[in-house]
Amino acid sequence: MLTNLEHLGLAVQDLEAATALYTTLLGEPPYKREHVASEGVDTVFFKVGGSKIELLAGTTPESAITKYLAKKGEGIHHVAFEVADIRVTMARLREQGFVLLNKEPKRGADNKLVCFVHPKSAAGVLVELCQEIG
Ligand SMILES: CC[C@@H](C(=O)O)C(=O)SCCNC(=O)CCNC(=O)[C@H](O)C(C)(C)COP(=O)(O)OP(=O)(O)OC[C@H]1O[C@@H](n2cnc3c(N)ncnc32)[C@H](O)[C@@H]1OP(=O)(O)O
Ligand SMILES: [Co+2]
Repeated sequence: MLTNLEHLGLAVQDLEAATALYTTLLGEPPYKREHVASEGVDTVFFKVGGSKIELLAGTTPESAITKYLAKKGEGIHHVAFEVADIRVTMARLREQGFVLLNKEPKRGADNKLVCFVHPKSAAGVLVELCQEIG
């Protein structure tokens, strides 16, 4: 089951400028910054109630964020849902016809195991599943 809107991922060109902007907008500074080498991204996280905003800037030409920014520009890149058991959820979604972009869960940011669902099988939205690493 998907239990919570874990975060919205926003693709940004200039991470420092976007961090300053969102600090002003949300009225609170970020609680975390993290480089995720496997995704070629730098991230900045803000808490918003029970959910989060994840700012993402690409750090390599191959990064999904770098490619997205080049094609579509800044904006909402993905919607992430918390799940209790990512492997069970992946098996259920696969069986129901969703196209998963990862065979196995992989390490994401902020102490999570993650898996992505292709936007073409989710009404044009890139969906991320997240399970807290215990
Ligand atoms: C920091 C870790 C982690 C976390 O813990 O939170 C993250 O959030 S990492 C975030 C970055 N990583 C990823 O996004 C990994 C998953 N993404 C991918 O594997 C790829 O980006 C993709 C979704 C498979 C697309 O790659 P590709 O097929 O090479 O790109 P195209 O540009 O050719 O796109 C094909 C098609 O899909 C549409 N598209 C692409 N990205 C998105 C998107 N974010 N939202 C909605 N639609 C998207 C794109 O427009 C193309 O459509 P058509 O032009 O109609 O064919
Ligand atoms: Co994310």
